[in-house]
Amino acid sequence: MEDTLIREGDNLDITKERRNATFRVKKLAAFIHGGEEIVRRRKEIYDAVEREPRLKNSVPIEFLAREERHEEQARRAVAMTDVATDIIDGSDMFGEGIYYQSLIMGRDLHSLSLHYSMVLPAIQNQADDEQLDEWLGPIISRSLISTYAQTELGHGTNLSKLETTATYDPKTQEFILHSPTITATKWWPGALGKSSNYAIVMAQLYTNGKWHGPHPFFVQLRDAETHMPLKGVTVGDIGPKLGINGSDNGFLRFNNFRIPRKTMFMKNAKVLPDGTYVPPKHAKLGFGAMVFVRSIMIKDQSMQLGSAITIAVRYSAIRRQGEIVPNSGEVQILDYQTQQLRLFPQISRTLAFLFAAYEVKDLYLRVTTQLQEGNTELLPELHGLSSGLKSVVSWETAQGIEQCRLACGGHGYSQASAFPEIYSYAVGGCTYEGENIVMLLQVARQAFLGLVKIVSSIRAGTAKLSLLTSYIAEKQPKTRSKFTCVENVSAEDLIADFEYAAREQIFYAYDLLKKNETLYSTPEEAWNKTGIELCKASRLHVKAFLVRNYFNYVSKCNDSEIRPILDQLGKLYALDGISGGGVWFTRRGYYSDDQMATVRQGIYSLLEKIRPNAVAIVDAFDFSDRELQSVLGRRDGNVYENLLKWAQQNPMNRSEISTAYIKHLKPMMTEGKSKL
Ligand SMILES: CCCCCCCCCC/C=C\C/C=C/C(=O)SCCNC(=O)CCNC(=O)[C@H](O)C(C)(C)COP(=O)(O)OP(=O)(O)OC[C@H]1O[C@@H](n2cnc3c(N)ncnc32)[C@H](O)[C@@H]1OP(=O)(O)O
Ligand SMILES: Cc1cc2nc3c(=O)[nH]c(=O)nc-3n(C[C@H](O)[C@H](O)[C@H](O)COP(=O)(O)OP(=O)(O)OC[C@H]3O[C@@H](n4cnc5c(N)ncnc54)[C@H](O)[C@@H]3O)c2cc1C
Repeated sequence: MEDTLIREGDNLDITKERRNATFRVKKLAAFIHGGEEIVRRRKEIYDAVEREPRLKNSVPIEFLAREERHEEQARRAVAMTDVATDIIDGSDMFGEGIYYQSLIMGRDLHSLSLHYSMVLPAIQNQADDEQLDEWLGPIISRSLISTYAQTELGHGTNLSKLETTATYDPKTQEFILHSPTITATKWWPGALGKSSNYAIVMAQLYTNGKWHGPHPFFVQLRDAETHMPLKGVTVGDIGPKLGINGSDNGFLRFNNFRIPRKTMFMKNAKVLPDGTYVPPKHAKLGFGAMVFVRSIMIKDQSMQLGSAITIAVRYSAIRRQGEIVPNSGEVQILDYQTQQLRLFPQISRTLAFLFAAYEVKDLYLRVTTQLQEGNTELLPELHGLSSGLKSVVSWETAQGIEQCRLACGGHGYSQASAFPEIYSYAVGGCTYEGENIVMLLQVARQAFLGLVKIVSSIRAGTAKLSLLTSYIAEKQPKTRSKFTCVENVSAEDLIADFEYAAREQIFYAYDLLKKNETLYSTPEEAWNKTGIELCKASRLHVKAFLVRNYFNYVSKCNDSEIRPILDQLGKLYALDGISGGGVWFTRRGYYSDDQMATVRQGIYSLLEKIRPNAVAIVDAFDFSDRELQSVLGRRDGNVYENLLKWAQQNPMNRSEISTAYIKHLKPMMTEGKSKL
């Protein structure tokens, strides 16, 4: 990162914002990204990408039609991976990998997305030694392209009802893959339609007449030379989507397609040559690739919200509209209190999500090490943390991006703002890797909390709780929240407030479930009738984690220049949550009406404090113009002249007269004239 982001020729308003900041951007950037060394590496990676001619993004992706976009993204993906080893440390998918990819691919998936984000980790963690030897080389050398084919037309969430079958034939030592119905057709896998010639296929395993549930297989789909689908395989693209249109998400059907025995991943579960089934140590080890993406996507989501808020804050600093004091000149829209309330909480959220991403990364790495030693103890905790964060973070990210777009008025609606690309890419995260509501129910069912299970043991005083869940066992305070005013409130008090709300809801949902179990004939019906309250409990639990984790992370900062900024943003995050959470915090009079009014006053005072530093804070996210791809969010703030330039490079403006005019409008007008 450079010493200063101010340059000659920049918009004067944005320059003034940068000059008036009370801290050095470099310092905050270092804290946010985990140290000066990481910021320096980001710059090194950025420079290397900029220097590499094959990584030049000359075509503005938003003007391309679907097939052109798919082709351009394939070109970029190949170039990106051609030179990757010269630029990044490939072992760091959580950090350098995400950053490097975002510089080149923008907000899109591509022909190699699933190859790297799901197949590679699945092979590393689920293949036995022999399979690892055979598959890892071609994956890394890219002599094959692969994807993860699990979801079907009829079933995505409920994996136990997938219809694709893999039936073992001991005579030939092969599995027969088959799609018995239309709804068994694999549907959605990224890069399946046209790019991949291999896929991890999830299929119901049958051996010696017995069913053993869904298992992963590594299956060749297309000929290595001609790229034609193999006999027994039908495959194609599912068509345009809300976003990620560089990716050829596909469909796939099998017609009694035979594959060798050793195509089944055999590190965990095994099928011996005679068809004997050897179960895995933990039934869900085969779901590891999903857990990996749920873990890495938290950082990706926070970076999407971070880009949106960077664009919106910078634009709000250069956009002048309306007067606050009559006849004193139009103000920067960032001066409106309402604009600040729309935007500044998104800055806090970005940080809270990013700091949570660091935590889930640590847990993921610990679990991976444990699993290599055959220990599955922490797996449920990781499943819970990654599922819960995935749901809350992707939902609030999507809402936050939309707020940023709306806050930019008409220009926010243009593709020039980048909001449509950011939103349509990020919101996919609410659905893929487990629909958000379903994942919240997982948190409630088991997860790292095991919320429902542990309530009874907590009440009996026998619960064995992890660090993440121990607060649930604490007694609810009989008194009110300690909140008196924003100046005096401590991190501990704010954490206590969120834990109060979560605990209250967890016990409430538990009691309702127990009551429903007496009213309905099966536990499953009772569970369904408690679903809404269970999801609320999970959400509050995750929010309590986010607040606690934010303040824990920030407590490592002793720098008097940036600590006040981090504290203000943390308080805003918490108070905005309390104010928006209403009923969860006022139950049993925990927060009084007066306290709630003081919370709101506290928010207003924080908005005022953050206002002079807002541009510098988003500068510290360290996004380059290359990453933002937004005319509104340009570092230099020269928005208007560049909006005009952007519109002029629109292919529709290449000729003065459009084919639409020639083919349709002109004949209509000519006919109209003849009727006069
Ligand atoms: C380098 C660049 C990075 C860029 C950033 C990221 C970009 C991402 C790129 C890729 C983008 C998109 C790709 C998308 C891919 C996909 O979407 S793949 C398909 C994903 N599909 C799903 O997620 C399906 C969701 N469904 C499920 O996970 C399960 O079916 C569900 C958990 C809902 C239920 O499973 P059941 O088998 O029915 O289990 P259940 O009976 O409910 O529970 C049994 C038991 O097992 C526990 N459990 C469940 N899952 C796991 C797990 N994964 N790990 C550990 N434990 C698990 C569950 O909690 C229960 O425990 P209990 O003790 O019995 O209560
Ligand atoms: C952009 C994108 C990329 C994807 N990439 C891949 C890929 O690479 N590979 C792959 O295999 N798949 C992929 N998918 C598929 C994705 O994983 C599934 O769409 C997702 O898991 C949700 O499943 P579904 O579509 O069956 O939704 P459904 O399960 O049908 O959900 C529909 C509604 O029903 C509700 N619902 C379902 N079950 C329950 C329940 N038990 N309790 C309460 N409510 C419930 C949901 O909450 C939701 O509101 C992708 C999807 C998208 C959008």
